[in-house]
Amino acid sequence: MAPGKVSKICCIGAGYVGGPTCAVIALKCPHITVTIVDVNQSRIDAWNDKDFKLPIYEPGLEDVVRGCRGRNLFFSTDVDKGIQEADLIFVSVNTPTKKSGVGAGFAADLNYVELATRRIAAVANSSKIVVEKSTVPCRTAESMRTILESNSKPNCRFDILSNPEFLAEGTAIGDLFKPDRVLIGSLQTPEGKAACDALTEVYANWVSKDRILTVGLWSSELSKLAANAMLAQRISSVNALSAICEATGANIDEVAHAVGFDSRVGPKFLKASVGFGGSCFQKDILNLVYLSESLHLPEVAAYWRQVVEMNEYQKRRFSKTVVDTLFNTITGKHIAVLGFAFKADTGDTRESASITLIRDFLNERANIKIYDPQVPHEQIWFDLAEACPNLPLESIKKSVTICPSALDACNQADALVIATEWKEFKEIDWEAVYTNMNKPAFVFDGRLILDVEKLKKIGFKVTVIGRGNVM
Ligand SMILES: NC(=O)c1ccc[n+]([C@@H]2O[C@H](COP(=O)([O-])OP(=O)(O)OC[C@H]3O[C@@H](n4cnc5c(N)ncnc54)[C@H](O)[C@@H]3O)[C@@H](O)[C@H]2O)c1
Ligand SMILES: O=c1ccn([C@@H]2O[C@H](COP(=O)(O)OP(=O)(O)O[C@H]3O[C@H](CO)[C@@H](O)[C@H](O)[C@H]3O)[C@@H](O)[C@H]2O)c(=O)[nH]1
Repeated sequence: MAPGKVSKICCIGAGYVGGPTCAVIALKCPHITVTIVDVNQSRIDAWNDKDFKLPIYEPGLEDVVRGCRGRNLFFSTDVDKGIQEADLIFVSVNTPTKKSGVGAGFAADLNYVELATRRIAAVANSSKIVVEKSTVPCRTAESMRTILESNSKPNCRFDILSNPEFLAEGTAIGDLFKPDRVLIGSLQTPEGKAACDALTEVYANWVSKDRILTVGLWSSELSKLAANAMLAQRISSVNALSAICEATGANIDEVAHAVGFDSRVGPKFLKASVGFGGSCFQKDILNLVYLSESLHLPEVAAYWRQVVEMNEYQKRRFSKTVVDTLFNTITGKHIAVLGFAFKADTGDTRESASITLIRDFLNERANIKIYDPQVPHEQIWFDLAEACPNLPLESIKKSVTICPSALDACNQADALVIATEWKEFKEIDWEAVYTNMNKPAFVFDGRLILDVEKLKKIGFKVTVIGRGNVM
């Protein structure tokens, strides 16, 4: 294959990254055939659903898929065929934190990356550019190259690139249409650079070249972990300050605004919250901690570990505030939890702070009513069963009700907790909520989205993260 002439792309992994990323490539590059493959039959069926009930909720995604599915975008479980036909392959499989064995609780589980790589080596019968899209520890590309070179057929040559993804869920399509940057790492050999040029030309169909950064392989891999660690660090910093605000009467929104006005700091990603969630931040920081420890850099490991510990503290602190405020007991009381997703505009619940809060409330033997506009009910039961191994699902179901609306969830509740910043929670009919709640009616804003003065006038007792004594 001549550099710059990618005509067939295969993406292994049809998840939150592989699906949207490669759908956008197909939309923006009608001359390239893109096939997204996965071993998960039901996921592929959903991507192919005739009514476009896609397996993930992401604003704008349906329009993208409608624009090119069946034209130059295909979804399939035939992984081998996808590999064989492609000249460029994205590996976009999951890399969760290891649950057992060496590095358990910290290191990334690279089993899926390795299996996908071995499959490429086993079935490829022509040369390929293999692109690491998954977030992986530094130097994973080297392991992939060793596997590929040790198992490939004589006429096959593999060039490995690192091309980490920076999209955020909920804004994925906008992020992909107009990325801050596209990062491509390659070996600095003529072949490595040619492969890098070929991938650059794919993105250059819609991304200006000054936003396509080309670096060495190891820098690219590390930059992904570094970017997430630094973003999460900002949230933990602001959350640590929120505790000081509560103790002093300062207001975290005002402090963050003042600090963020400094152009060296900038205003984004300084929103205090009940704690960051999502499949990436915690996993990638723990991965960085593990890497630091493996490199005998304990001080560096401890520094990054504290970002995650602060996040755990923030979640614990919030649960405790709820219990303390409800006269030190929530046993038998009804708590409405609004929001189960880890952030607004997604149905993803991975590491959602809401799960931790509900677990804590269940351990206090409260009754919980949950409302989320996107998360499927089966997902909620699955997450709660996993979070509460001490409680049989039947007993969880006795204490938890999943409600069809925010108003339903708040009916007869003693307290209401905002756990996800869904826009509709700002627009609730608060008078109606107040009328139907038990009194005193407590509101806990874990996302700093509510109009506190308005709620106080109605009669609510309001507690907001990072604001001392607002009741
Ligand atoms: N979710 C995000 O917002 C995000 C953003 C940037 C980077 N990432 C990274 O991207 C990677 C993928 O994340 P995700 O959220 O899309 O994961 P996901 O779990 O949603 O999707 C991964 C998919 O890969 C499939 N898969 C696993 N092994 C396979 C194999 N051998 N052959 C075929 N299919 C296989 C799984 O069935 C699954 O559908 C991770 O490394 C993650 O850290 C995620
Ligand atoms: O000021 C803020 C910003 C975010 N959050 C929370 O932080 C978490 C993560 O949010 P966000 O980063 O917007 O979503 P993700 O989809 O997890 O995206 C992150 O993780 C992805 C996976 O690696 C990266 O690609 C993205 O660049 C990176 O933003 C969520 O719980 C948010 O509610 C806050 O509490 N305060």
